[in-house]
Amino acid sequence: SCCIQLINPNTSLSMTERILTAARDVAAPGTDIFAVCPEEGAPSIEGHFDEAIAAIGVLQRIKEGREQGVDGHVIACFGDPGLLAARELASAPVIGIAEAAMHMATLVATRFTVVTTLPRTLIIARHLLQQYGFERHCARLRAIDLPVLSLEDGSGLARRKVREQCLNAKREDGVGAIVLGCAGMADLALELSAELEMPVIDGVSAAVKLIESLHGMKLSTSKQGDLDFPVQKELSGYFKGLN
Ligand SMILES: NC(=O)NC1=NC(=O)NC1=O
Repeated sequence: SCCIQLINPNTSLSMTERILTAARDVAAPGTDIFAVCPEEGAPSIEGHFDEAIAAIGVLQRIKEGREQGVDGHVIACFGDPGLLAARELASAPVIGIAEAAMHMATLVATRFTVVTTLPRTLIIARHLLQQYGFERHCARLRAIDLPVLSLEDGSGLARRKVREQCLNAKREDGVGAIVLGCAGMADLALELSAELEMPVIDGVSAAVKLIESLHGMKLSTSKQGDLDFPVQKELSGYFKGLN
């Protein structure tokens, strides 16, 4: 069996619940998944400032998960905030939903488009493409120009905008796959894949399956080199809990 800690780096409980549901829908029978989010922080993550804030909450949850002995951690925000810091702290594998979705897209298509939320977050996806080495594979970055929490407001507007951008991508971008660039879009992947008749990939599902694969291969985060546990030092004040 495999126990996965799903971390929603923002503090919106409704998003945490929806992300957990999407994860459980694809989990293998022997996989247990539970979801957490930071006690304090940003209700949504929409830029460099939000990401810096969110990373601290991610690290606190990673430490707790390690102490609980989880078999893997998912950082369920498209910016993969705190990913490498989390890998230093963790023993088990840590997978971000952006890297997971991008990897899966390269396995089923030669080019993909990313559809994310606010235009100002496009640079964050671009930085990740560079960091992960996927720039050549990504033909286009698109945004629905709505805030992250518009995916939570029940109006259906965000869903319609995601569908619109996916249709544009299919028609214009010459891509074989689409990556959904927000954890809050996780529940849209299956219906859009069916309607568009092409892979529309959600990072939450992709990350869960990658953790299961790593677990099955008995692979954990390497402690050889730069992802070794952090250098021991006295952390003060607010960060005491991270010692
Ligand atoms: N590009 C994004 O929308 N990233 C995200 N912000 C959040 O709060 N959750 C995400 O997945």
